[in-house]
Amino acid sequence: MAGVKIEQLSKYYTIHNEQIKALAEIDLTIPDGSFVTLVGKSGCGKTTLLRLLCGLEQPSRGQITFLDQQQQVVQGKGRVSIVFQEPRLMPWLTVEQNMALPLFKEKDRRRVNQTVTHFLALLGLKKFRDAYPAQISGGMAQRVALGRTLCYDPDVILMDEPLGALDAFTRKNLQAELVDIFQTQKKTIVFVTHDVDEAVFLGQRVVILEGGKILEDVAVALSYPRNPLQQEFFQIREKILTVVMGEKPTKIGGYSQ
Ligand SMILES: Nc1ncnc2c1ncn2[C@@H]1O[C@H](COP(=O)(O)OP(=O)(O)OP(=O)(O)O)[C@@H](O)[C@H]1O
Repeated sequence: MAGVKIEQLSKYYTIHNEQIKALAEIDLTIPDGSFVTLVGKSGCGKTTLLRLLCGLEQPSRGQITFLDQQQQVVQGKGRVSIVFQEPRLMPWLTVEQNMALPLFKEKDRRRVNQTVTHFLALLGLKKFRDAYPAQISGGMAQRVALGRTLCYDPDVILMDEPLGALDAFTRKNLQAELVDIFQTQKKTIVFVTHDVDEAVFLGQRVVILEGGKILEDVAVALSYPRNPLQQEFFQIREKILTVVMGEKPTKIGGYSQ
């Protein structure tokens, strides 16, 4: 298990001699076993932050430290895994083989089989064990991608709009499954979404980014599973929308936000 401490993190890109500040001096602590969602307008730096967290990019400035449960620094990089918007499965491998990919170095094949079987059951994929990616639906494929990540058993799971390409019903089901997985697996999750409802449904905190900076860090003190029709849910959602849209607070449900 691990949490993440981000200090004064900046990432600059240069395009045609013009410097773009994708992230500017971000400070953020994500405790071990917590679920943080990141929202913000397109281009605000959400994906850049995930790419830095999983080491696909190097910071221009600042640092990222992984901390264990005792708040001690984890040497090197923590075990981090990322789930993208599209499942990125190997088309020539079955569902089972795709999920087992991160365990290719494991010599004990019985253990591999047990682990994969466990997550196939957890994600409702047992019947599709021997299917190829072309033979399953988009929602199932995204479950396989999540299963592959869970087989790797990372400390920190990063998710970059993993449900963005799915229809509304599949998306709702997978949101509920994610909450279950978070509660049972106790992973640290950082989840990027454009959907404020999804952010409030899932996250214990919703971090709002704008122009590479943190605009606000909103606590979602609601127990799981959450009901989007509940007044408190609605209030938090409206507060976030107000911050993202840069509008003055509106009167909602009879009282000001
Ligand atoms: N490899 C790159 N080279 C140059 N500029 C980049 C690169 N990656 C990102 N950027 C720039 O950094 C800024 C932040 O991009 P990023 O992809 O992190 O935004 P985002 O919030 O994830 O956007 P979206 O919601 O549209 O996916 C943007 O201005 C983008 O153009």
